[in-house]
Amino acid sequence: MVLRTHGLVVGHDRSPACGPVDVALERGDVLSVVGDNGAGKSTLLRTVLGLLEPVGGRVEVLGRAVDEREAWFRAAVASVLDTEAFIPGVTAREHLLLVARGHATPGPEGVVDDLLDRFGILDAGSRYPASLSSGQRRRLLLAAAFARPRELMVLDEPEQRLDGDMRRALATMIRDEQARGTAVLLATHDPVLLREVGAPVLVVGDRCVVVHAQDAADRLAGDRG
Ligand SMILES: Nc1ncnc2c1ncn2[C@@H]1O[C@H](COP(=O)(O)OP(=O)(O)OP(=O)(O)O)[C@@H](O)[C@H]1O
Repeated sequence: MVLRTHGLVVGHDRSPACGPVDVALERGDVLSVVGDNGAGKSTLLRTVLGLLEPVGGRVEVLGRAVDEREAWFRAAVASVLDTEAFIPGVTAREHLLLVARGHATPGPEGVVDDLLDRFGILDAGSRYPASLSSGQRRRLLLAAAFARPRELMVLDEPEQRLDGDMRRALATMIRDEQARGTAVLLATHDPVLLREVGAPVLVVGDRCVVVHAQDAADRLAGDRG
């Protein structure tokens, strides 16, 4: 089992935002997470990543208690949250190479060039992140998560600032992750991403329930329209 939560209640300052949630992801399982603004999606993902203490219950990754300071956890878990952290004075390509080499990714040069291409930022490779558009920086941040080994991928609203084509390409990449055996936890507001990923959807709110991707996508599309 890659990710398991047991009666997990998440929140801030011991005040619950959502839960209890019981999640069980095996290799190749994807679970999308939706909910209104403030429902607790990011709080849930941050708790799974060990960045927040659970208010109740517990989280296990690969059968062990989560500790984001430990090497095994860092080696197994790739995440993209809403924070950007780029090393100053390092180009986009160098940033990806540092990530790949830091995680001992085999053939780092080829992996990085392929990722720059797949994320449509080949031309941006020689530029500094600060000089890129916000969407290009988002693509770079996502590419970094794919530049390293991973057994669990945690993505918090990865669609932010991406155009339609890139969102669809990202859905394909998530399905490819599934095929290669990565477990993926994906919080999103995007009905297209939900539909194209096609995974079960955990709706967080007063009560947490799992629904079909199509139903969740229809509901999100309805909210927008
Ligand atoms: N740093 C924080 N300190 C205290 N409370 C917080 C903090 N961050 C978020 N919250 C609260 O926790 C609850 C859940 O917030 P969270 O960010 O997890 O929601 P979300 O579902 O990700 O929302 P959104 O769709 O807007 O991104 C909200 O009531 C929010 O106000």
